[in-house]
Amino acid sequence: MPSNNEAKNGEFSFSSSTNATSGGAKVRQMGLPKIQTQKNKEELEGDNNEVCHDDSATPVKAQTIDELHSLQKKRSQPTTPLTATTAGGAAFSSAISEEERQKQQMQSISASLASLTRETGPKVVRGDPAKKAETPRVVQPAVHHHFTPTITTSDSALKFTHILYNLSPAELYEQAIKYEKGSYITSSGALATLSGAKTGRSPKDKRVVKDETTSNDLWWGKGSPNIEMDEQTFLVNRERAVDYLCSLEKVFVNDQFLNWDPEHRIKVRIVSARAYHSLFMHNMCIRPTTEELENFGTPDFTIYNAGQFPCNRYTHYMTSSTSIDLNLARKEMVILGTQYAGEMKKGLFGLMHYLMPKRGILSLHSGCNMGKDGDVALFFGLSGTGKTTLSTDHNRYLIGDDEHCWSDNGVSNIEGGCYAKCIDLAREKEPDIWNAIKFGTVLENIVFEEHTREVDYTDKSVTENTRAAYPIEYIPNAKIPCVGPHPKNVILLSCDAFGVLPPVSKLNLAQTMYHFISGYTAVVAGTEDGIKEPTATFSACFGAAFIMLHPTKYAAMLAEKMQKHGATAWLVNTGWSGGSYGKGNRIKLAYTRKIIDAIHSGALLEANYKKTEIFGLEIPTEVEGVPSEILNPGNTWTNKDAYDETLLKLAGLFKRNFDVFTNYNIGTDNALTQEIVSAGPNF
Ligand SMILES: Nc1ncnc2c1ncn2[C@@H]1O[C@H](COP(=O)(O)OP(=O)(O)O)[C@@H](O)[C@H]1O
Ligand SMILES: C=C(OP(=O)(O)O)C(=O)O
Ligand SMILES: [Ca+2]
Ligand SMILES: [Mn+2]
Repeated sequence: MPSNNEAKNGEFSFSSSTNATSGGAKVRQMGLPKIQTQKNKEELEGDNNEVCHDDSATPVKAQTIDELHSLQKKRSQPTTPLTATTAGGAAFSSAISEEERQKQQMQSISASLASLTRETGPKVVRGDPAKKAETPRVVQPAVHHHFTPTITTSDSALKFTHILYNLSPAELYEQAIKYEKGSYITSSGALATLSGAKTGRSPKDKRVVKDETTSNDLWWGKGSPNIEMDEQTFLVNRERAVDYLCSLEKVFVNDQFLNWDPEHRIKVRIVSARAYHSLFMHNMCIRPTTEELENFGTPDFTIYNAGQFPCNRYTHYMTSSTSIDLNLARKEMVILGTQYAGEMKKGLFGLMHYLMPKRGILSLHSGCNMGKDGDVALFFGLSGTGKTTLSTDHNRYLIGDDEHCWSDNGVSNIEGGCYAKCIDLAREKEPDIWNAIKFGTVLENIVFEEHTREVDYTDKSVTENTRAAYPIEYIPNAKIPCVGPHPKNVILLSCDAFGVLPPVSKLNLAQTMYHFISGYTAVVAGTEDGIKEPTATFSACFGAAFIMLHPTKYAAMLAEKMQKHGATAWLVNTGWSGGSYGKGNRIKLAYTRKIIDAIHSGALLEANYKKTEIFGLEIPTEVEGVPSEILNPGNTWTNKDAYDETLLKLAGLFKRNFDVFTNYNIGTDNALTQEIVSAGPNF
């Protein structure tokens, strides 16, 4: 059907449009229709499908291109009034101007970046150095030492360091894409990044400053994750990191919080060189509101992430070019020689494992969710055992996937985001995680199709440890604020690649402590050819890499809290069934979810139980939605002798591992210690 215009003037013709760039007069000569710039009233009302006009909108309010571009961005407004009528907040006794507040903020950052051997912090200036149009307002560095220098003694003091302070995800995307090789936008909108040579944590490169306080407080020696360094060496590495960061044109600074429990909130500052690191921490820590940021004041703890720069192996205590150094007295952490972002997240977790128990609060390497009726479950487990996957449950509120506190008030998440494994991620199996991988999410070390930017989650070319870091509110049923009442169920996850632990068993308190202290999991080391044998890992408190005190301290607190609040514990094997790795298969995620459902609903408390040999575990005879024959692992092996042999082998590994703990008392009660030791395998 012809348009009204065509019907009315009948002048439309393809052949006459040959000289499209000609002026109006010539066009008219050639018989083209007059361009109508104004429609009459009837046309406006009766007509919805005419040929398009390019001048239907009012013209832009700009005389030049620059002016037009200047209209694009609106300046962010501070939330607190600039005038003297209201106090700015707790940090300041009287009201200050916005300008003064920003100056104080930059001075605080300059002080954070101060060299300890030279007189002052660097000259800092807020904003992107690429934006030359904006005249920088340089903040004079804060003076730390008792003398005021009259001459500049180093070249580094002559240059500016631009501070990119708490940028938004969109700004960080732009920074990453412009300046960081390996940054791409994937088809779902997530930011693909590469973490460099290190694609996982480096626990052997962790160092903790041993001083008068920490030598008594912390767990040192065999089995401990805390490898000592002295104060002087820490300062050497700190200087190396600070000098590296200040040598750059710009650094990213994030001021954020840890712990959703307002009484025990910790203020952290993260100084880093990469937009990737800044966005990762933006997602993983708790994001302050504009008002909270204005009143942030001095951080309780600072991370210096100079991960692109190595440590110096001639430095005392250094055994590689990577060093992750914690100084509890200075409230600082230094990262050299690794860009793996998980190092920052788990470094802060270590800090919380020190600070919280001092306040009588138990820090937990666990996921946590809550049912509609307010029943809370904890999911303990080592990496890859299912904390993130199983705490992300469409029928429950997510409190957090990895790090929590259990205080007298209940549970609280330490973080503001989740860090999910992506290998073999499938939309059907894990829809909530799949959908969280969108704009704002950091996708580490994944592989994507060059043209479509579709991620291939099965591809392990870079690493098997591919990851997504997203803010917790990307999960639709996240519980915000991320706090909940005392846990009803405590689930210990173990991925048993030997295939001999039952899919689920109910634990008494002594068994709970035994398995909590053991912290067993067994996975297959890699995917390289030839590796068929699973290796057992025992990691005290299901997170030995992060604990700061002796494991029995945490275990005693867990026992006390579980008893006081009547929580029930369960051991859930998310690993193999029907044989070890290579022979059997991994237990279907759908079955594990059914088991977890039965724990949450209380149905499993009502089930009939049988006791297993050797480990003495209580296993249910039936779980709704799970084939009964798999509940007793012995049934699933075709070769019974092989099963018995493997079971004994694992029991032996448990026994050997527990030996080091038998000399410690758990709590004040030796009776409990004895009970715990005998709650292990008997053979
Ligand atoms: N039966 C199962 N239970 C839990 N996870 C499973 C199961 N089978 C396979 N998986 C996979 O194992 C991985 C568990 O990883 P994740 O939940 O990130 O562990 P964590 O958070 O404890 O490090 C996920 O990739 C998940 O899809
Ligand atoms: C971030 C980590 O934790 P998890 O694997 O437990 O999610 C890690 O171990 O590097
Ligand atoms: Ca028309
Ligand atoms: Mn996890």
